[in-house]
Amino acid sequence: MSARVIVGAAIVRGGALLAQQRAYPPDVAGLWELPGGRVETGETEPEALRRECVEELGVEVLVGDRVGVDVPLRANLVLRVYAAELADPAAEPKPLEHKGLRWIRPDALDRVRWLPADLELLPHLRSLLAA
Ligand SMILES: Nc1nc2c([nH]c(=O)n2[C@H]2C[C@H](O)[C@@H](COP(=O)(O)OP(=O)(O)OP(=O)(O)O)O2)c(=O)[nH]1
Repeated sequence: MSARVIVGAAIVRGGALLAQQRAYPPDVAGLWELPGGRVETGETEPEALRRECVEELGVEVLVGDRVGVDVPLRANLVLRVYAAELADPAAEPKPLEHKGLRWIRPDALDRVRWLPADLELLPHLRSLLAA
């Protein structure tokens, strides 16, 4: 059976990456992740990312290429990240389901308290910001 996918959006604007801070559950509250979530039945991965970004951030995104490799989360579940940008660069994402948001510049990527799976993607996220 192929693994189920959590999609994450690496949204870049002006050389910075958008991250959001989890509010729950308690063991990961306060840690940072990329916008995204589960791919629902019948959705493509880009469709799932566009839906999640509207739900979580209140903005439309344009989904681009894959970033890095699949990161195993637990049995039959992987994190798969895609590059993205705001459809309207002037739009202001809002933390509708999270504690907070921040735009992270490359020199601060290492100082963020990321979820463990996201730490494995940092070299790829750094390359994306440098592109
Ligand atoms: N969206 C997102 N999820 C991530 C990242 N890194 C990471 O380990 N995850 C994990 C956290 C969760 O276990 C899972 C996301 O699934 P989800 O969005 O359906 O779950 P959730 O706990 O946020 O919400 P829910 O099940 O209550 O709807 O993937 C990331 O960068 N972005």
